[in-house]
Amino acid sequence: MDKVLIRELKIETVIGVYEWEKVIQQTLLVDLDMAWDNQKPAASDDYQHALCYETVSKRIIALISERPIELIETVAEMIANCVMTEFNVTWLKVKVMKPGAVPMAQAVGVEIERGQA
Ligand SMILES: Nc1nc2c(c(=O)[nH]1)N=C([C@H](O)[C@@H](O)CO)CN2
Repeated sequence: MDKVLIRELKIETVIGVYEWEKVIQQTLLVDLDMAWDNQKPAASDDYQHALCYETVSKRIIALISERPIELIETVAEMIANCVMTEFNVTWLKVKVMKPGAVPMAQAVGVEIERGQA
């Protein structure tokens, strides 16, 4: 299966369940694997046929920064819904990491897969 990938997309946003987290910005790192037929854009060398990782990245940052969110599970689900409906992606894997949330761990996070390949 062909994919378009985004790695360690950095999002600064209000995220967390505790009161002290609702008044600060924290960093999330997002990895995204999106099923996409890359043969068509490659054969034509035509951007119109490509899934633009830059457009997707900017949309995700705008979406997740627009309001406070408590759970990183919610972030993952919002990204999946947005990318599948707005960019016609039929399968994706989303990983959301929250570095620094648990001092003893480098990062903690969640991963979801949605759709059919
Ligand atoms: N499964 C989850 N567990 C926890 C989350 C979360 O979003 N998903 N969030 C927190 C707190 O916000 C934490 O990050 C503060 O350090 C705790 N557990």
